[in-house]
Parts: sequence; structure tokens; C-alpha cells
Amino acid sequence: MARRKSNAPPSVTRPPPGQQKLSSAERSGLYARREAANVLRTVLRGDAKRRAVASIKSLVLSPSVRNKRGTYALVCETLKHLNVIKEVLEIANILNSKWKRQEALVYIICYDILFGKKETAAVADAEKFLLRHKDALLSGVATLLVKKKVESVDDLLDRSQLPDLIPRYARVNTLKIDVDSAVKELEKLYKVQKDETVPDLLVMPPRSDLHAHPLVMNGRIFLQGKASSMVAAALQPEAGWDVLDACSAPGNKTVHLAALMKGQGKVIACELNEERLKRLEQTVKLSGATNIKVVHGDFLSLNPQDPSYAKVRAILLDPSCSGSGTVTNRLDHLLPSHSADNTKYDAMRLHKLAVFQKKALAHALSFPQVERVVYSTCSIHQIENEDVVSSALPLASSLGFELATPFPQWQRRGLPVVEGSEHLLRMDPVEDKEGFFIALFTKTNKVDSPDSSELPERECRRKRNQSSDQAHPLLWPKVYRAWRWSLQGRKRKLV
Ligand SMILES: C[S@@+](CC[C@H](N)C(=O)[O-])C[C@H]1O[C@@H](n2cnc3c(N)ncnc32)[C@H](O)[C@@H]1O
Repeated sequence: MARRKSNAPPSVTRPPPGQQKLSSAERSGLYARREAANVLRTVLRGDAKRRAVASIKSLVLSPSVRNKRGTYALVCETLKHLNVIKEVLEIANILNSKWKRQEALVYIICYDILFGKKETAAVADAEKFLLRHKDALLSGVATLLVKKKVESVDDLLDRSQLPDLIPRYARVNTLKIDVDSAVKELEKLYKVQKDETVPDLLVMPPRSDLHAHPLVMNGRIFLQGKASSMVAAALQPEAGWDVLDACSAPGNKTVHLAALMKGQGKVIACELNEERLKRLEQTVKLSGATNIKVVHGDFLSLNPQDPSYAKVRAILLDPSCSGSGTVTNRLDHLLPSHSADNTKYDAMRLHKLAVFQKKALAHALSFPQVERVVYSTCSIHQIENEDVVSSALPLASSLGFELATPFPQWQRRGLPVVEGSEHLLRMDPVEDKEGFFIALFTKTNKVDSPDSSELPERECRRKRNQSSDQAHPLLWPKVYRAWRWSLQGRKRKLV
């Protein structure tokens, strides 16, 4: 017989005979713990296989999660306490194979019982089982404190792992609403400022909760971070152009391109992954853009000579990357693998990613009419950033491209391991709260448009030799410290 697929345990909708009806608080606690367990299960499975799954935030934002704020808080708190919970469970030694198979739910309920603010009710089998062993769990906590020679559970948590508070950014979808009208609407709830770098980006206090705001729900604003919003702005596509977004899902930058082009011309959005393609289509629909053509396929297999791409003048290449710049933002630093020694694995993975990134950048440069290519990653690693640019420089030069300087007023530039590093843009995980990288290639034999002085870039001719003193990726922190030191030196001289 086919089983009903649902997140809700059967007892929620239909209590078994003899079981008392749940109060609304008990029912919502029960739901919150199941929703949180589903998210935690996905995240832990991905982490165990060292495979990037969606971030906690994006899993929580999926339509199947009803209590988004509560679920997010419960998953994050459980992850922060995960090492403690695991040790307590080991000391208490209460799990049989049945409950070991449901580890995510067990962790969530243990968090609730041991550290949650409200009393946990015995509303379903898992809660009943763990509450029956509550004394053993509490005594496990006491044993752990003695073993670790600390006074409170707080002392067992690594405070340095807690993320800094990041401002809430919202990009105005100018296809649907102008910036001032969006500001006026949002000001009813929060203090709103216009971002100083990206004209259609708004900044609000950290934790401003806009997920269910009508402007978000109807696609008038997108909850897109600053770095992500800088990429399409750096490309500066003109209205009427054909523009290609090479690796496009979930489509935040795709719809930003369409907005910058005022809905005129064509945006071709290529995406390989079928699941993510659906997200891309949803984003496009929400944006209201009518000039986006979605292509399901491998960017590397697109034939630059195909007439469909003959008129492409700008390419945005934001390929899969390690995501190391968004680790804190994604809360990946709370995952078990983060504390493990993954050096060897990381080096292999980074190498594999870089191989693809280099191929994709070379491919982007080879489209016949392309005159602007932006390459971006949310990685802090040189191997995915400066090294990829460096590998493309000889080809770029032979095709008449040079590095341009996106956002010249931006202070943090590329690591000095490649000729022209001063044109590259970096965001710093500490100073800017996320690590990001942008490189912009432009063809200089094109005639500038009359208002080119307003473009957010400076172009500069460079002799581009591949740098020989490339640092090993895993030595990156040293290069990075030297680079920051030199930046501070520059700043000191300026003062
Ligand atoms: C970093 S994400 C892009 C994020 C997107 N630019 C945005 O801002 O919403 C990289 C995307 O590239 C896709 N991808 C990876 N390899 C690809 C390929 N060979 N061709 C097309 N898409 C690819 C991945 O599935 C993923 O959706």
C-alpha cells in the first residue's frame, strides 16, 4: 500500500485512540522539532559525505517548512550544542539501534529537553522515550562537566564559533518597484539605508526578519547579500544586450542582470543541475522578468559558434566553488566536519573545483562577440580566485581582453600573487563579514559609450604574464596575512 508522504507525524492529525488531544503549544512544539529534525538530517548527511548541500538557511526557507524562524533557531542551537549532546548520549548510553537510526530527531529533542527554554511535552514516541531517560541525560551532563573541569555547559561551547551579526541586505527588483518606494515601505518596520556600493541594494539591521514580508513574497525585493549583489553590477550589462549567465541557479544574479537591463535584450541562464533548475525557474517567475531564457545544460558544452550565442556581449560566470567565504554565514562552521582535520580532502576538492573554474573561464572568454566577462566566487582560496584568473590571462590577452577594476573605490583587492592583482576585488570574511572574489575582463578595442566615466570600474592596460610565485593554496593564510598587513600599511601611509 502506498504510504502517505508527510512531514507531520500521524499522531498530530489523528491522535490514536486513548491519546489525549494536544494543546496548541504542544502541537507547535511537536511540529517545530520534526521540521528542525528534517533540516538537520539533510545537513548532517551532506556533511558526512562532505558534499555541499543547501545551506541551513535555504533549507529552512523551503515551502515545506512552516515555522521558519523557530526551525532555524532550533537547528542552529542544536548544532551549537551538538558535541555536548553527543557526549551526553554516549555517557547515558540509552540509545538502541532504532533511535540511533533517528539521530537528527534525537539530537533535536535532547537539545529541547536539556537546554530548551520551555518544558518538553511527551507528545510522541521519541519525546516519550527521551523524557523517560531524562534523569540519565541530566546525570550525563553533570558527568561531562566534571570530566571537562568546567562549571557550566556554556563553558563547553566554543564562543568563537558564534557568527557575527550580519546586516540584512535586500536588493530592490527595479523591474517591479523603484528604490525609494521600497525604502518607504520597509521604513515602516526597520531603519533602512541605501548601500554605498550597489545602488539598488538596501541595508537594514541584523536579524530584520523579512522572509514573509509582502515585498519579498511578491518579488519586489530579493534577500540577496552585498557580495552577491555586486557581481551583476560589476558586469554592467546594457539594456538591449544579449547576456549569458553561465552557472545560474538559484538565479539571484540572473534576475539582477534582467533588472539592470531594464527588461530589455536577452538574458540566457544556463544551469546544469535539474533540481536547481526548478529553483531558477521559480526565481525568474517571481522577478517578473520576461527576457530570461533558461537553458538546462552544461555551460562547457555550449558552442560559442552556435547562432544562439553569436550576439552574447557579456557573460557572468559564478561557478560552483568551495563556499569557504560564506562558512560562517551558512553556519557550516557548526558542522561536525568543520572541526575534523580535512586538509587532504579539502586540497583535493579545491583542486577539482579549480580545474572546472579555469575551463569555464576560458570558455566564457571564447564567445565571439563577448566584451565583458565577470568571474566570481564566494571562496577565500587563492586556488579558486587569483590562480584561476592567472591561468586565463594569456588567452584573455590574445583575445584582446584586459583586467578592469570593478568598484574602484573598494579597498580590498586581489592577493599580490598575479600581475594585475590590484584590479581584482576581494571581500574579507572578517572586515566585510563574508569572503568573496570578483574579476572583470573587458575587451578594450570596443568604443566606450559616452557615459563610460560613470561605470563602476577603471580599465587599465597590463602586461599579463602568468605569475611564477604562486602560493600553495594551503599556505593561503600566510599570503593573506601579508596582504592584509600591506593593505594596512597603505592605509597608514594615506593617513
Ligand atoms: C555558485 S552557484 C550559482 C549561483 C547563482 N549565480 C546565483 O547567484 O543565484 C553555481 C551553479 O552552477 C551550477 N553548475 C555547476 N557546473 C555547471 C556547468 N558545467 N554548467 C552549468 N551550470 C553548472 C551549479 O549547479 C550551481 O547551481
